[in-house]
Amino acid sequence: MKEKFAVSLMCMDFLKVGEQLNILNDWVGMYHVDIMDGHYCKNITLSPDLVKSFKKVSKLPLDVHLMTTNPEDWIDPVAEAGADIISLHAETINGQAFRLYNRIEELGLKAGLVLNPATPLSEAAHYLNRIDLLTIMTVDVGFAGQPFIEEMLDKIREAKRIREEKGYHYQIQIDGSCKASTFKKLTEAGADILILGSSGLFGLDKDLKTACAKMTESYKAALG
Ligand SMILES: O=C(CO)[C@@H](O)[C@H](O)[C@H](O)COP(=O)(O)O
Ligand SMILES: [Co+2]
Repeated sequence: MKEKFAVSLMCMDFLKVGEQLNILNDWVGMYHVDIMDGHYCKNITLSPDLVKSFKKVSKLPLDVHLMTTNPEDWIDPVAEAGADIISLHAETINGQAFRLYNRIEELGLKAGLVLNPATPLSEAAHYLNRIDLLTIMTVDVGFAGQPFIEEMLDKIREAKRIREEKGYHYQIQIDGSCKASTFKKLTEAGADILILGSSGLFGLDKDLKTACAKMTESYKAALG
């Protein structure tokens, strides 16, 4: 069950980072680290230095979601800081996709790809075979707490169909508004990993252990 969930660390309480990671280590399978540059999207969140700090307490893989105009500048710094998976936005890598995935492979890390809601899967058709993790955004990038974009369910189904048809190995992860009301449709459409943020986890209770228990119960109840 744990491996079905990742947690978006930009949504945590930054006055209690270590304490919260020690709790989350027991409840989820991966950490999702949003790095924004204030240019590719209109916010600034986590950083390579914070990846280094998370790494000291984390018992789980760290997936770094790079929302930066120049992802090529951040691959080596986040790798050095301790990233296990580097997830690049398709919209930022045209013209250098193969070079960047080669670099991630050279660094011995897993390769991730992220698609904005408005970006079709066909944009990445020529390198879907190379990736370990495909993240489908179900909100526009930049902020937590936005409404779920229903149209993305078809994209998830298509990602699953292509994986089966072509024999690809990526896991399908969902970023944005994963919560009790969307768990079932996302899972039925083909999602393997759900990223929990404010709506699916931290907002459920002010005590994080209780929030984790509530989230797990709501997932079980949703899936029947
Ligand atoms: O990349 C992003 C936003 O650009 C996400 O990882 C958010 O941190 C996540 O969407 C928050 O979760 P919700 O508040 O949507 O549930
Ligand atoms: Co993200």
